[in-house]
Amino acid sequence: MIHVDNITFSYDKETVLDELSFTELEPVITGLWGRNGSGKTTLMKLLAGYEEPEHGKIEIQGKRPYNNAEAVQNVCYMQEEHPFSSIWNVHDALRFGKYFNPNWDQEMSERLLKTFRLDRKKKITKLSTGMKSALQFIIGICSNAEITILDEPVNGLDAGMRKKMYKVLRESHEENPRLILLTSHHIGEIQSIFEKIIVIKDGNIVFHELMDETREKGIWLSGNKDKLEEKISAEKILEHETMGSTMKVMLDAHYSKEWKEFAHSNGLSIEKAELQDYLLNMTEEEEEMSI
Ligand SMILES: Nc1ncnc2c1ncn2[C@@H]1O[C@H](COP(=O)(O)OP(=O)(O)OP(=O)(O)O)[C@@H](O)[C@H]1O
Repeated sequence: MIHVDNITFSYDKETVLDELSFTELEPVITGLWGRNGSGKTTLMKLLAGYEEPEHGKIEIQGKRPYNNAEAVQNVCYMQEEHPFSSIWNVHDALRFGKYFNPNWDQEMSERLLKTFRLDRKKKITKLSTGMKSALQFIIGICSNAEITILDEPVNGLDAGMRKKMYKVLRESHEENPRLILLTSHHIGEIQSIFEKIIVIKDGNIVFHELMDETREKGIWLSGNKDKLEEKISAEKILEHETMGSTMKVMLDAHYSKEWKEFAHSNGLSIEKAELQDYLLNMTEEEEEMSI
C-alpha cells in the first residue's frame, strides 16, 4: 500500500524529514504521533502528493503520488484546516467529497450530518472549529478511500463528539477495512482505536509497530536510590525523580513478568507508565533524559 524509502524534505534550508522510511501493507488504523513540529503534516502532504521529496521515493499502491492524479485517486487527505472555498456551505463540501471519491458513501454522509448535528445550509466560514473538524471527518470517512489520511480529526471537538467519532471510525473500518492514517494529540483516549502506531521525532521514525506492543512499554520502578541505580545501570532511563533516599525511574522496558519478578525480589515497586508519558519521554531531547 505505502512504501516510503529514505525520503528527505526541507522547507527553504530547514530539513524537516531526514532519510525517513517505512512501509505499511495492511489496511489498519494507524496513529501518527509526534511532538509539535516533528514533521507529521509534512509527511502526510508528501503521501498525498502535495509535495515532492528532495531525495528518496514514495509509492502509493506502486505509484509515485506527486502530481499524479491516477496514484492519488484512492487517497483522501483531509488537512487540519482544510482549505474549502469561502463561499461554500456544508452541502457544497459534501458534493466536493462525492465528486473526488469514487467509493463515496452517500447514505453514511447523510447519517453523520445528523450524528454531528451539522446544518447542510450553514456556510463553512461560519462553522466553529469543532464543527469544521466534524465536516472534514465526515468527508474523510465517507470517502471510503483505500488510503485515508486525517490530520487532527478531533481538533476542537468536545468529549462527547470525540467519543462518537471514535465509534464511527471503528465501525466504518470494521465494515470496510482500509488504511486510515491519523494524527491526534489526544493519544490517551484515541489509542484504543489504533492497531498500529508510527512515532516520529525530528523528521524521523522512532518506531512503527503494533499498538499492542506499544501499550506494554514503559515502566516506573521506585525504591532505594543506591539499590535502584546499581540494578538498572544498563537500562535506558526515560525519566527520573529523587526524593531523599528514594528514587523513581521510568525505563524503556516492557511491563513484563520478568520485570515484576525483578522488582519483587529487589524490594522495589513497579507500575505501568501512562502511554502519553512514555511517548513524551521517547521523543524528549537526549540531554534532558540522563540522570
Ligand atoms: N510551509 C512551511 N514553510 C516553512 N516551514 C514549514 C512549513 N510547514 C511546516 N514547516 C516547518 O516544518 C516543521 C514540521 O512541521 P509540520 O507541520 O510537518 O509538523 P507537525 O508534526 O505536523 O506539527 P504539529 O503537531 O504542530 O501540527 C516545523 O518546524 C515547521 O515550522
